[in-house]
Amino acid sequence: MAEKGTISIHTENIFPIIKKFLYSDHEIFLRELVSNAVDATQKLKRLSAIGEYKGEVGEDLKVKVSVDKEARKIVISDRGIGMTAEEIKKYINQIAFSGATEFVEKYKDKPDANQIIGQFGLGFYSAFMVAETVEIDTKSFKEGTEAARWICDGSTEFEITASEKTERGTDIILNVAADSDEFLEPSRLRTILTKYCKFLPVEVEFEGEVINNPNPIWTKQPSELTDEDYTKFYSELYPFSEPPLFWIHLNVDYPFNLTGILYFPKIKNEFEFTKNKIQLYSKQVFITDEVKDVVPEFLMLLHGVIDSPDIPLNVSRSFLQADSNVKKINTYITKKVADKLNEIFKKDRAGYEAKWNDINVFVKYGMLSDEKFYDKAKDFGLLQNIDGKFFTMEEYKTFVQANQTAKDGNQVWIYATDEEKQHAFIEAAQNRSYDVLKLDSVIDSHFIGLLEQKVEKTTLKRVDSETIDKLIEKDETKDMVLSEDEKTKLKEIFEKAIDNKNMMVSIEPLSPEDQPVIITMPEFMRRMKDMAKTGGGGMMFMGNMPDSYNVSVNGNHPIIQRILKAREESKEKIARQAFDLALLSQNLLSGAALTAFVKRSVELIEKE
Ligand SMILES: Nc1ncnc2c1ncn2[C@@H]1O[C@H](COP(=O)(O)OP(=O)(O)OP(=O)(O)O)[C@@H](O)[C@H]1O
Repeated sequence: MAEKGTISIHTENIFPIIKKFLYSDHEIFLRELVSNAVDATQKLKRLSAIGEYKGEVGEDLKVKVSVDKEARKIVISDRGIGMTAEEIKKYINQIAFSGATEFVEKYKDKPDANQIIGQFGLGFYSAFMVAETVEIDTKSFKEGTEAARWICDGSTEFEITASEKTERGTDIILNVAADSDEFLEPSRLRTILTKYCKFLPVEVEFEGEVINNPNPIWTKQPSELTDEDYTKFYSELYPFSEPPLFWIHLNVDYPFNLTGILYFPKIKNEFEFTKNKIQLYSKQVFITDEVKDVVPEFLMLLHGVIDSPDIPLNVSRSFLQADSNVKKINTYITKKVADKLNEIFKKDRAGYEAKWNDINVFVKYGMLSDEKFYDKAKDFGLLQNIDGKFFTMEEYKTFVQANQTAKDGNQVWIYATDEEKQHAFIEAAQNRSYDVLKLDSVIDSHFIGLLEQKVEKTTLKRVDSETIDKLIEKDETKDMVLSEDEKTKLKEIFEKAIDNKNMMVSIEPLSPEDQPVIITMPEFMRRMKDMAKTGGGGMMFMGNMPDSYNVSVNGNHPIIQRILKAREESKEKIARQAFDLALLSQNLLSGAALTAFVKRSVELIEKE
């Protein structure tokens, strides 16, 4: 007895609309159909466990996917609860199709429809994205019910007939449409299956092979797992990657449901940073690896999986950000990550320090971008000096208190960004027993600003931003052997020799052991220029300003007396030579100036 009918929906033409909307994401049909099959299988297992289903469950509960290229068919079969004809009418004709209608009604006028689509599980209806006609051949687990066959071409017309099917379960048969040939390729189907179904909770078989791991470790209790289980799972997620540094097993059921494992990666190169991403699952079905709004931005540097049925997947981005569950998840994950780092730091400081190189970007990024994370991380965020010693911020304050407090009572923390280039300055600082921090990564330029903001009465200065006496101004007066007249004269000589308006000459009472000329770029100026380079802080105009330097001439250096006493025509020459040497020591001498310097040097040697 065949029955024909009309599906009760208002929009006659939802099919073309959905097909158009879902264009880029056609492949999700397989995820939807396989997860329906898995759901039906799990329901059967549950009914059997609680005694509502008394029949044989059978050994083989696998979901099977097969493709017949010649016949242009894809079949998804399960041994789950199946459906009666009445249930097909209820669940497929009414529910599945009305869901699709609602979707179209809601989103057809929205400009960001394409974005929404990717996150929207269209369920059974998505089969029509790739199939001309879809058949359901199904037999319910309920005793005494008849098998039924439903066929539909995606329009609102359908047909139900009796079926010959004798075994419990459902076959979904897709007659693949002419424009969807790609899905008849087994390799394409396999790729889709491994992407979305890799951790589905029921075995899924394709070409005689089970393609999934139905019991991924995030569904287990941490107490059941060894370190090896975690590292093995990591390489299952990201084959050929370096083993992770450590991990956090997430497990909450109130006020939202979430499980997962977050790994701190050991990154070999930038490429891996962006290639391996956190994967988002909902009940073991892969949803996306675009987790942007679900985890705080700084945590996107981590790897792993998050599984939560409570993350709304069928809503737009802006809604997701405002969603209270998502906010709670964000807060929870941030807290867990901070607690874990703190725990490792407390338990095994040496081990933590050894990993600092790999995790410092992550921790600093977190401190910069998340106030709550900062509050926790201030106790385990580390500073490293150029001797390789580590300090917490609090420890460092104590460490430099005696020697690096300026006369205004503020501490000066001195840092180097390039040990090679700033070598002469570092040496000068160390001669004063000043400590020099190593802050040389890209994120450090931002981190320095944060430290100044957060650590009270402290400024940070790059080791080459002032002459050593001015770096930390103390209450000491330095004597100068020169008279006022001599100073004026000397300044003139140097200004003429240098002949550059962006070099600010001053005569300073440095120690006779210091260099005769020292070139520095003031901290403020350099930071502004750095900021302009990275395009931040509205400082673009600074980028166009010429570099301007302070030239400190050491009035107490023996060579100064030589300049003052030299014949008129030699004065400028010696001054220029001393200035060039200072440029040279900072790698600032090049081109014509370098050629002139070499020539002059040769002449000077010849004279000796
Ligand atoms: N293989 C199957 N075996 C038994 N029932 C099924 C099967 N596939 C679908 N159904 C029934 O049809 C209903 C509609 O399926 P559909 O995929 O459209 O929506 P859903 O699974 O409820 O939700 P979602 O939109 O998250 O996929 C299901 O709830 C289920 O009752």
